[in-house]
Amino acid sequence: MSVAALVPAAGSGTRLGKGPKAFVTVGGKTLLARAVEALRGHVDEVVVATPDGSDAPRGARVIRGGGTRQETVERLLRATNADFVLIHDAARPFLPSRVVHDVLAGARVQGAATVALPVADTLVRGADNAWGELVSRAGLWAVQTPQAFRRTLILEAHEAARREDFEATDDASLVARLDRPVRLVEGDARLFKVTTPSDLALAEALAVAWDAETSA
Ligand SMILES: Nc1ccn([C@@H]2O[C@H](COP(=O)(O)OP(=O)(O)OP(=O)(O)O)[C@@H](O)[C@H]2O)c(=O)n1
Ligand SMILES: C[C@](O)(CO)[C@H](O)COP(=O)(O)O
Repeated sequence: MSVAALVPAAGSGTRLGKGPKAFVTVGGKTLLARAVEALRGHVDEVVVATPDGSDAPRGARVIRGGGTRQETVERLLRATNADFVLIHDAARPFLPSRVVHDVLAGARVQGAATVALPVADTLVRGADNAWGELVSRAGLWAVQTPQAFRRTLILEAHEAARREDFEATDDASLVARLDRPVRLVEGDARLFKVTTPSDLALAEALAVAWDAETSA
């Protein structure tokens, strides 16, 4: 069974404010290069989508991304014929090998799987910096990437969403809305998404330990 890693890296990084986020560096490497490095040894091919379809990291094919993450992912899905795909945000640079293995295993069994972490914080729905209502965290998970799928299934889900003008912030929810099962696989706190300047500071700190551990 062939596997392709698909890396959406075409975002503009508005919330970070440093230009195209995939090319921001942490510990001397771009977020994109780190994500591709973590994937390369586990899959048959790596396809990356960047804003203008250039700047392919070593060992990856590159295409032009779309105006939304969902459009970018659908373009990536059409750029491979692999049996299974693993979709991973370039904005999540610290990807443990155990996670890649487990999410692919989940997809092989169930057809669709995503990493997620049980919510550990108290949750509140608020507005204008005012406490609104407490939201029970029981049974709630924070969804991360990678997400893995049988390619035909996730392509069917994206095509249905496009036909129905439905937009999601991830890919597994597009499968779930078709009433198809999605396996939740234990994620990792180090898989946080670099979104705001404080995330970048955290990533710079983690990169020191991460690079020491992975190069040992
Ligand atoms: N049109 C888009 C938008 C996002 N992404 C990718 O999807 C991932 C998650 O998106 P996000 O963290 O929101 O990145 P940005 O869209 O760049 O951030 P922002 O929303 O702050 O602009 C990132 O790896 C980003 O590069 C993409 O490939 N194509
Ligand atoms: C796909 C994702 O990383 C799962 O948590 C998240 O939904 C991406 O959201 P973003 O707003 O596009 O960063």
